[in-house]
Amino acid sequence: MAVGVLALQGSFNEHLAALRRIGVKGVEIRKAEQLENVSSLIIPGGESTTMAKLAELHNLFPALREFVKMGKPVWGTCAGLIFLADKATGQKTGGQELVGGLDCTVHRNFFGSQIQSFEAELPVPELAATEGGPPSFRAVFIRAPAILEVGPGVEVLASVSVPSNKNVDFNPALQEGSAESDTSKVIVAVKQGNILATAFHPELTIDSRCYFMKMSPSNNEITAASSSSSSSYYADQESYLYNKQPKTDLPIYE
Ligand SMILES: NC(=O)CC[C@H](N)C(=O)O
Repeated sequence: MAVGVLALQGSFNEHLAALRRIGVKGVEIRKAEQLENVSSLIIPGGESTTMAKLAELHNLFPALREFVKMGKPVWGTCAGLIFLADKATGQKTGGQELVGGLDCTVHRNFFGSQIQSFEAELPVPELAATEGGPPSFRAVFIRAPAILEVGPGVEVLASVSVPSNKNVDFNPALQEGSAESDTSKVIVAVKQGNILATAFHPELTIDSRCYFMKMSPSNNEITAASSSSSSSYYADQESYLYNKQPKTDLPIYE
């Protein structure tokens, strides 16, 4: 089955193009019933408040939550990470609806405004171990969120170093580290069962390894709970957004 890409706002076209590059069929998702035709889902980056308003307008939240609970692989990038988080801070007045399912707290605009967007060479050991290629990943952060806290079932895949005196007002974790060094680590990629979430935008670089990341529903509390129910989709097996190895003759970087 095809990979669904939530196509309400943001970088859904870029994800569809990235899927085409690796020979995977992507399908735009704008209505709840379209989720029935896909086996996995990407929630793209963009502007999470706007995206949430559109999702509300199209009554998509119940179907998105059900999709996550069924244990089907879901990958949130940037605003998509915010959507999947159980808790978000730095929201606009009145907050915004979240899909949830990922046991973490995110800060919506952790790294600052649009002009503080940046790129970083990010070590992601699991990518190199499972997919080969370089040990680091060229990560594009655009008015990016960061993960402030994770629950016990969440696996941290990547962190980025930031100056200790940056953002101390809203990230207590950074204050703790500042006495020992000038930089602290902030979490920017995690995995919890069937959920993968990255604060950066892998659809904007040619390195396609994130699209093949293995997810393990058996580690997920939600999936463990649902594995005894009839709605369980991937009960005890490994799952992938798309289970196909990248072609080795393709260059990893442009
Ligand atoms: N590139 C992005 O997806 C940015 C997300 C943005 N910080 C938000 O609140 O939605």
